[in-house]
Amino acid sequence: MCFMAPTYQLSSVDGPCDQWATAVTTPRPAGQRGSRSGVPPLLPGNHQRADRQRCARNDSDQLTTTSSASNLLQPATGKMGLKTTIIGTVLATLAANPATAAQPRAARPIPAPMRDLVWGKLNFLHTTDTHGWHAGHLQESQYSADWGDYVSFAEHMRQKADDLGVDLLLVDTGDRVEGNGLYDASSPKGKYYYDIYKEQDVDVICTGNHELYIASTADREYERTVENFRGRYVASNLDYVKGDGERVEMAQRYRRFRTKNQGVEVVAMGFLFDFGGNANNTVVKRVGDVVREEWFQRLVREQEKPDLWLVIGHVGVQMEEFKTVFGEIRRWNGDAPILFFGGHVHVRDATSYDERSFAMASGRYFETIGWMSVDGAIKKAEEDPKGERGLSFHRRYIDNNLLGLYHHSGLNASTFHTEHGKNVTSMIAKARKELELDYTFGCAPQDYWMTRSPYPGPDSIYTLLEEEVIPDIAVNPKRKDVPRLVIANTGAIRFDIFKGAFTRDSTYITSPFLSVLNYISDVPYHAAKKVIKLLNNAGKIMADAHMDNEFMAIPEQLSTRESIIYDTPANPFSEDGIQKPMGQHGHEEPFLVEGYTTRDDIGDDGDDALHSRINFYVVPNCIQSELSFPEEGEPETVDLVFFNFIQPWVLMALKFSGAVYTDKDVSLYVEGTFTELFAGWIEDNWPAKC
Ligand SMILES: O=c1ccn([C@@H]2O[C@H](COP(=O)(O)O)[C@@H](O)[C@H]2O)c(=O)[nH]1
Repeated sequence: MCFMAPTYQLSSVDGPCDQWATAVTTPRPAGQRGSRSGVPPLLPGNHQRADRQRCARNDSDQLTTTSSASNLLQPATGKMGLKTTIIGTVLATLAANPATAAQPRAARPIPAPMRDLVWGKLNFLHTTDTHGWHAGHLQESQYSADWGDYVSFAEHMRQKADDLGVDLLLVDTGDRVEGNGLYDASSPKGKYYYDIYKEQDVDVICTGNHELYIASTADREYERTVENFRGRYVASNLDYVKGDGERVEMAQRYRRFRTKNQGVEVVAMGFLFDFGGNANNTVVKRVGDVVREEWFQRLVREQEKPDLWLVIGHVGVQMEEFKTVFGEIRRWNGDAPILFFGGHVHVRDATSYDERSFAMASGRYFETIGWMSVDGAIKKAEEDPKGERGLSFHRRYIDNNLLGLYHHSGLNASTFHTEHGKNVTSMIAKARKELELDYTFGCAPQDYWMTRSPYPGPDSIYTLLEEEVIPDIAVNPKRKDVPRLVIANTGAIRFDIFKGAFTRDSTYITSPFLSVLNYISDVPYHAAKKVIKLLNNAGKIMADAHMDNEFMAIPEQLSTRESIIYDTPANPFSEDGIQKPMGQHGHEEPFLVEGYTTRDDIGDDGDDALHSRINFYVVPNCIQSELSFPEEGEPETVDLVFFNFIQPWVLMALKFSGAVYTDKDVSLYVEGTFTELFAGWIEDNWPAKC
């Protein structure tokens, strides 16, 4: 085994970090307080700061690690062997210097036993569904590196590829926006994001559905990101409608290029799944139709074949859209390697459609940087050492934290951070400061989870909403005594709430959308009460009416349909005799941070860092609060209140219940977006004392 047992002291992990949190309280000017019925100050104002419990601060010395394995982390001096297949389990550890980049208030990474990257002739780094988290996860140590750190990492990995004479390509598969204050808190949205994002040298990039929900977002995608990555942005099934009505390709349909070091000829395409919720300034073509279009057929049948097909897409790797594209390319391209990079489903996943294809998806929220490598007979007519056309593929899900990035680049805190990377980190810090993303609305008294604890239950964010938040915010003063059913889709909530400071950033992290509460008045109760059941349990009936209920829930449930509950969320090191690399008996077992323990079609060795397991409890598509109901008996009629995002489903469910309504019957129930109302609720109910 290629590791040595470290001894380490993890004083930051369990103890509350309140003890070193600095609370700087600045009085807020009059008029900036939110109220239950009013709209709180989501735009920057004065702020309070406090660190979250359990977060480790960079400038403290709470986590010290001494390691006899530190020799493994010396800067890389030699070249990496191309044929390395051993997955070395080593322990990434803190170098002598504390982390020098990442965001100033980001949690410090905690050492974890690591699996190495396997390099091949062609290597890829992949991001997807970053949703504005380019500052990294300030409260979660294992995902706390930022976009600037990724810039440094990519620069080193490209250098390594050059040294080895192999190639490295960067890909991004969309949903870069919506979901974090860095994107959502500015006016206009993305004021800082576009310039930060473009600092990464991405080779192939495409669009996600979140770039298209709102017309102005799609405009900015076309004007900024497509422009910033012109020649590298591919939009195989997407058109853009300009202000004057002219319909054009969002970007080129495909990209044909040769790799820098080996001259591998690549044809790259970029797809979006069959999405129907886009604003009317874009046109998403169904993938099944596009593969029959003349340009696609000409490309896949062309005499002059590329060496390799690279299909990126905002598409889950198990979704039909990718299988359709694969089938059509393979039909005309006998044994060409076909690689897929997907997203949308927010999970780590990998599969292969045949022995010369490979597909991976790299999670969500910039928690993961995906790594894929291909080795063997990539070029046309090339043969492997056995005289065959063999290919091998590897995938790795890199936890996005500095220790991992140091480890995989073979560098350390002193040698890792490039000037360019540090500048990007500074750009992010400046933007966060200008947006006052650390302004504290209140202090969460406990953690509230989306899927880590059961719904209903005391730790469920959905129970919090159903029982406490919605009853307070879903109030129309003129109709407050009218019985009402309030329905929220669970997909409207995007992230957990952690105990401690709930900041301006947290408001967008939890709920980035511009969702408002709409209603239909005086709906017969016998029909209204059936709606929640149809939304949650009648997937088939609704799907037959072309309303896919799954799209109201969180995207993770597109692939994880059953709860995954471990007897005891376990530390794999204490489980079996095989995985005890630290336990040269007599040594301490390592502390494992909770995190991804991925099992995909390839196996269960994809994650780079070993974690202890986390439960996943499936949640319903929608939750419902019953408010102002009579003490006894049932009301004749109710106001049916719902998030505007689910209006089409609600109208369809009402129709199935025998009550036909149209968009014309729907009005706004309460002023303000849900995000604003929720932030106001927090100000009123969770005093900012942390
Ligand atoms: O206004 C909105 C937009 C989206 N949602 C929810 O998000 C998912 C889609 O998320 P992805 O990140 O694209 O996978 C959608 O299915 C809804 O559940 C929303 O609630 N409101």
